Amino acid sequence: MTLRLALPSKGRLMEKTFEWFAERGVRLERTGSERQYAARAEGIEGLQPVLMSASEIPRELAAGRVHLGVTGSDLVREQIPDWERKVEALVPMGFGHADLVIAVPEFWVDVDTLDDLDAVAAAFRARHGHRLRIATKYHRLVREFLRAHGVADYRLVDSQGATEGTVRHGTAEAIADITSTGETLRANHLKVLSDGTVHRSQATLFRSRMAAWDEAASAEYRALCERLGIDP
Ligand SMILES: Nc1ncnc2c1ncn2[C@@H]1O[C@H](COP(=O)(O)OP(=O)(O)OP(=O)(O)O)[C@@H](O)[C@H]1O
Ligand SMILES: O=P(O)(O)OC[C@H]1O[C@H](OP(=O)(O)OP(=O)(O)O)[C@H](O)[C@@H]1O
Repeated sequence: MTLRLALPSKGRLMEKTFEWFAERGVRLERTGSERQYAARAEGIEGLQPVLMSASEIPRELAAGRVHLGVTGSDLVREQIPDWERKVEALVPMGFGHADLVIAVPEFWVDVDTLDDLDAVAAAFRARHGHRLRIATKYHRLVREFLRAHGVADYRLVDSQGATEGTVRHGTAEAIADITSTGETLRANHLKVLSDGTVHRSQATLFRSRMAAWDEAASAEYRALCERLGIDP
């Protein structure tokens, strides 16, 4: 087994990933108990699936400890500085869709765009003596996005979950988080800025540029690409 393929270890992301490979003739199968996170692949010689948390897969790809990995494109961009030097996005897989967005309270009726947010942020600082707080776990992506759009007068506060609740709880004025159905935003009376989409994420098959691409791994990779219909 030389070609290591990291796969999400649970939930819909795992199920959809297994389906995606099965539709292309690569049958992935869990082995052992559900909690052993072991798997094997049928149909491709030398392919070793490795089950792990989707949020740990970018790190493994960047370190070259796996050759290939399936995870959200948001997580790779957030976690790997200058990600395209370390990994290559081979194919968007068509599931796991989620948008990373900037959202503000619905009752901010005059705030619909990033320019409006910038104006509010400046006024907020003048009035309160501290900067407007945006809660998120996507620090890198949000900082880059706001810098590119000229919004500067804010402070990020870290939120690793239940981010939409921070506004209600008074620990932030705005948030940046992923949304899929929009239900969580609505339930918390938040609205997305019209130009506030930072990234449209989906599950993607990535190739590590850092892994050991010896002859055996390269040959197995080419065989896998042929099976999956990907240009290697
Ligand atoms: N509605 C959603 N809620 C959360 N994540 C979603 C949603 N839709 C798509 N995703 C994507 O799923 C990925 C995160 O998956 P998941 O939460 O299973 O990973 P994880 O944080 O590693 O899980 P855990 O650490 O609990 O094992 C991200 O790329 C995210 O964009
Ligand atoms: O637009 P929606 O369909 O409502 O989905 C978006 C929500 O789903 C995710 O949370 P998750 O349940 O993964 O928990 P988290 O708060 O720990 O991130 C995300 O952080 C949003 O809160």
